[in-house]
Amino acid sequence: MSDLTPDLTTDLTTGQLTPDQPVERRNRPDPAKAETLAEALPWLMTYHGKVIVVKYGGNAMTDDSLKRAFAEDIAFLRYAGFKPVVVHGGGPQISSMLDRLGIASEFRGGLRVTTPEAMDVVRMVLVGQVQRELVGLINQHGHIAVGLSGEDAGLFTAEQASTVVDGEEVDLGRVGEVTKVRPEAVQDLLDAGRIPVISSVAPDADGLIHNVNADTAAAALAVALRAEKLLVLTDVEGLYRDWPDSDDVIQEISPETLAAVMPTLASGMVPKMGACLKAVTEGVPRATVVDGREPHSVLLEIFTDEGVGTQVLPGVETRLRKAYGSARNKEAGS
Ligand SMILES: Nc1ncnc2c1ncn2[C@@H]1O[C@H](COP(=O)(O)OP(=O)(O)O)[C@@H](O)[C@H]1O
Ligand SMILES: CC(=O)N[C@@H](CCC(=O)OP(=O)(O)O)C(=O)O
Repeated sequence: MSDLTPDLTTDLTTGQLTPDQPVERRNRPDPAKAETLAEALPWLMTYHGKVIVVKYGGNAMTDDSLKRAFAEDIAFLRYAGFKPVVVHGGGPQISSMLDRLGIASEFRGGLRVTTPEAMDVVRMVLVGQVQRELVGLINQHGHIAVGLSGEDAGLFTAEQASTVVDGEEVDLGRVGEVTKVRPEAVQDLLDAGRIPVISSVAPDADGLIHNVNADTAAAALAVALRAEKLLVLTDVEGLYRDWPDSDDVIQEISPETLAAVMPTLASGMVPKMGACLKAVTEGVPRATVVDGREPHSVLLEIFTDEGVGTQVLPGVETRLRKAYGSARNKEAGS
C-alpha cells in the first residue's frame, strides 16, 4: 500500500494551495535495483537472439509459487530477446500417478525401469498433464508457448537404452536414448517468436514409444539447436563434492574433470551431469545445473555475476564453494 499523507496541494481550478488533500509519498528508488539491471547488460548482449535450452525438473516443479516464478523467468527471457526452449521432466508426477494406479516402478542408475504399461502412464502424465500445465502458465504472459513431444514432426528418434549398475548391464524396458534429432519444428517455432515446451517421450525407428530421461533429451536438443547454453534445474544446490558427506558445491568444472568423476556419481545426478557433459563435449559452450527450489533461479543464474549452481565450462580449474543451504539451515536452528 502506498503511504498517503495529508499535505498542501494546488487546487487546479482556483490555483490555491489546499490542505488535507492526500498526496502519495513514494520511497526513494532503490539504487541496488539499478545496479542489478546494469549487471544484466553483458548477459543481455551475450544471449541476445541465442538459443538457451532449459531443463525443468520434476522436483523443482512441485510447488505452485515456484512454477509461476519459473514461467515468469521463461517469458522474461523471451521478451529480453533470447530464444528459450523448455524441456520438462516430471519424475515425481509420474511416480505418484503410477502409485495411484498400483503400477510398481523402480529406478536403476537414475533411470526408471519402464514396462509397456508404465510407458502409457509416462506419456499421459508428461504430454497430457505436466506439459499442458507449463504451457498454460507461460501463456499467462502472452500467447507465446507451444507444447511438443518427441513424437511431433519426428523431433526425436530413440533407441532402447540400458545402463550399467555395479558393473552389470541392467535392462530398463521401454527406456530410450535419443539417437536422432530433427530440430526443424522447434526452429520454426523459435523463428516465429514462440517458446517450445517439449516432453521427453520418443518413438524408435519402428514407432514404438520410449521413455527418455528429460536431462538427456534436453542435452540432445541443445546440441542439435547449437544452443548457447544448457541450463538444468534440480532440487539441490548443484553438484556436491563427495555427496552426501560434504557440503562443498562444485561451482565450476571442466568437461575432462567431470568425465573423470562421472563413475562416482549416484542416482539422478548420473543422467543430469551426463547430459551437461554431452552438451559441452558436443559444442554447447556452457552447461549449468541450478537449484530449482530457489525462486527465479533461471534469472539469477543468467543475469547475475554471483556463482549459482555448478557450471561445466571448457578449460576451467575446478572451483568449490560452501553450500548456502547449510548456513541457512544453521541460522534457522535446524
Ligand atoms: N554428487 C551429487 N551432488 C548432488 N546431488 C546428488 C549427487 N549425487 C546424487 N545426488 C542426488 O541427485 C538428486 C538430483 O537428481 P533428481 O532427483 O533426478 O533431480 P530432478 O528431479 O530435479 O531431475 C539429488 O536430489 C541428490 O539426491
Ligand atoms: C527414463 C526416465 O527415468 N525417465 C523419466 C522421465 C521424466 C524425467 O526425466 O523427469 P525428471 O526430470 O523430473 O527426473 C522418468 O520416468 O521419471
